[in-house]
Amino acid sequence: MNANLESLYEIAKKPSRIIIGLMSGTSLDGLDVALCKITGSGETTEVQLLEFDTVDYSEEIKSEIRSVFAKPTIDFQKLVLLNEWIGILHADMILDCLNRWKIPASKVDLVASHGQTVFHAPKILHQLEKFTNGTLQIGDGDHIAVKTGIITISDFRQKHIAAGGEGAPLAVYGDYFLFSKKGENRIMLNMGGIANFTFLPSNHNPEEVFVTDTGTGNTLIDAFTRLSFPDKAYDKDAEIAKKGIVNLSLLEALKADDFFQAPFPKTTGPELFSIEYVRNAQTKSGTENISIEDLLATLTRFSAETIAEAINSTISNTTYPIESFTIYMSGGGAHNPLLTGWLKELLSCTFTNTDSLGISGDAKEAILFAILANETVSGGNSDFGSRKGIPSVSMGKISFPS
Ligand SMILES: Nc1ncnc2c1ncn2[C@@H]1O[C@H](COP(=O)(O)OP(=O)(O)OP(=O)(O)O)[C@@H](O)[C@H]1O
Ligand SMILES: CC(=O)N[C@H]1[C@@H]2OC[C@@H](O2)[C@@H](O)[C@@H]1O[C@H](C)C(=O)O
Repeated sequence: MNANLESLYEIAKKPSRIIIGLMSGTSLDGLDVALCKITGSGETTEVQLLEFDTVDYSEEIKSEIRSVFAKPTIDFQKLVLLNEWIGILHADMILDCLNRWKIPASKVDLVASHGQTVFHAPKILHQLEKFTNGTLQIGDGDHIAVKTGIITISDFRQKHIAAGGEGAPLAVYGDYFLFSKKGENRIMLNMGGIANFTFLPSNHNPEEVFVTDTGTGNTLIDAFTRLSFPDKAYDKDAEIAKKGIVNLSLLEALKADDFFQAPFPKTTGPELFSIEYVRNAQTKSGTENISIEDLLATLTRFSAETIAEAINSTISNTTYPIESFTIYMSGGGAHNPLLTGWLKELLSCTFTNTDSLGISGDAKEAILFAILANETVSGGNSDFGSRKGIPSVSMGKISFPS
């Protein structure tokens, strides 16, 4: 047997594995690196987060990614070169983290790499009859495997599409394995660049679990903060938005897009929720000249209302009362007091953070990819039924170091 396959076989047989989960999301703030000890698989999965770090992206990295990010027309050579460059960068970031944590690479069984999404094109966005859903994550796993010497599993979203999904949200798998609890109605709400939630009903039935994106989370707030304040990456603690007043005409125009009429589950990205999207809504509502404070207040309210409406409409299609749900928030938006304050007004549920379940909300998505890699090598037996958007498949491609 090939020696690489032999070591993978040994890793698959272990009762627990050390897996580094990597996530770099749509906010382009940095690479989340989660060193996890994972025991069991599927519903018996237990995760211990041994170390976690967000390695900030330098302005150079951000600007290179932005040169191709979410743009329908780009320099093709740049995309090809970035695929290698990001793989190598991520490998270096892993090695730096391991060095700081004083953990030799030989102690790590697997790297689980999400890569950098550069374009997400579900059919609802591209609307081209003959093409299926599409998504592209770059930062090739072979570079990570060769540079770190650790078997790397990457490119998780393609199998999801091949099995009928949109390539996202994948959070549902980790959310079900870790957080579904008999007797408690839970919503796991992640507010990153894009917001999504997983519905985990109290009967713990995998066939009733549900997941969807809701629309923009922080992506528009970040984009307009950067436009007016080039030295600020985001509206920290909503300091700017808090000084503004929500513009109701603009809010109505922002909410008028077909995306919000499309049935659940659905996915989206900054390809739709862009500066141009907001400019169009401003033109339609005659609000081109509002202040940046009012604009950010309105964009924050837009996120809050669309998240709340998606959750309310999902729950109202079930027999569970809304008051019986606890919402566990995660992602950067959970740190935005204006956004979370409005959500609490709009949804009559109990609110807390995933940290209260022992999983840091900032690390949750990186942990998710470690869980998916764990499933690839030693799980894959969970059945989510035949509903749209949660295919019961293993995901990821395996790269060997040699
Ligand atoms: N203190 C804070 N106040 C306001 N917003 C914050 C705060 N901290 C983080 N954020 C927001 O969270 C964002 C980062 O969130 P996160 O890292 O969850 O996004 P992501 O993982 O890149 O996105 P996605 O989940 O869509 O891929 C920042 O860009 C900012 O908008
Ligand atoms: C294509 C893509 O990268 N989508 C991300 C993005 O960020 C949040 C939301 O949009 C979610 O659908 C997804 O990531 C998480 C990790 C997911 O798949 O669950």
